[in-house]
Amino acid sequence: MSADSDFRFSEEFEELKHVGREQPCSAADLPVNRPKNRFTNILPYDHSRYKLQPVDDEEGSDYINANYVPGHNSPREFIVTQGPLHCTRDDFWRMCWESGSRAIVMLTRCVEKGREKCDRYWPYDTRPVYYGDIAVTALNESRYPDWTVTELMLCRGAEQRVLKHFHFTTWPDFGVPDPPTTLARFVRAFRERCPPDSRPVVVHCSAGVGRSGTFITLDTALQQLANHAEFIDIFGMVHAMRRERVWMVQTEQQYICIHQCLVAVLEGQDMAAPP
Ligand SMILES: CCc1ccc(NS(=O)(=O)O)cc1
Repeated sequence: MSADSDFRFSEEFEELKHVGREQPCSAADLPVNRPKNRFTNILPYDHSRYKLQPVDDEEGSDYINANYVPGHNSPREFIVTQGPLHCTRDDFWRMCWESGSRAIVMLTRCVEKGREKCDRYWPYDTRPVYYGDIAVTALNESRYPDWTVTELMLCRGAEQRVLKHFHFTTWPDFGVPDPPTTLARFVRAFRERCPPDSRPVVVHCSAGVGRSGTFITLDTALQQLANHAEFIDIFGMVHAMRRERVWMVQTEQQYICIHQCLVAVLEGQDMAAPP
């Protein structure tokens, strides 16, 4: 695939260019919802969008820029969304609560190269913070060189839930982790703490397409590998994801990175001590 300056990778990635693009995004385009979109060109398809429980007859109250996306374990394993805006972070927490999500995977920093990529939507310390009617409290935090895991307690009325926050902190926007095996190690660390079950996982970066799609594809592929699949169809996975959300795995380098991670895992490089 990588021969002749990645010719086959380029050819295969190009075939994905138009997948899903004919599908409508009418809810996202409503005037009341336009301010809820971080990017005007990254809008959720109507057919797979996550719908919040409507609030009274408030127009647009069911809207958030998020889509269900398939994984290895179910057709709606992930809810993929943009990095919350300040004006949508209450909606974000409502989505996490109403969907019964048990984890959030965050693949961007809040600020990168001086630009805001995501609101700081969770508490800075252990004091509870209200987002709408949901109180979020950080119970404990584990920091590693390339990611941080935080246990969060969510309270809504008399009900309490614990949700894990996995924050990958060294993935440059539009780029790939360096070395790629860092991503494979993060996926392994995530799955060790979050084995598959019926509840969805919320995944976001800044736009919720490039880094999020790359993470999900690798997670899916590594589970197939662990189940001794004879053939791993990365093209097919990205094709299926792009039917649900636009530009999932945004760049050719991210597409190649997925393959590099798989080769590294097959060669046992992801288990070696980090450099
Ligand atoms: C131009 C909109 C846009 C911004 C950022 C990204 N990268 S990301 O999806 O990995 O956050 C993808 C698209």
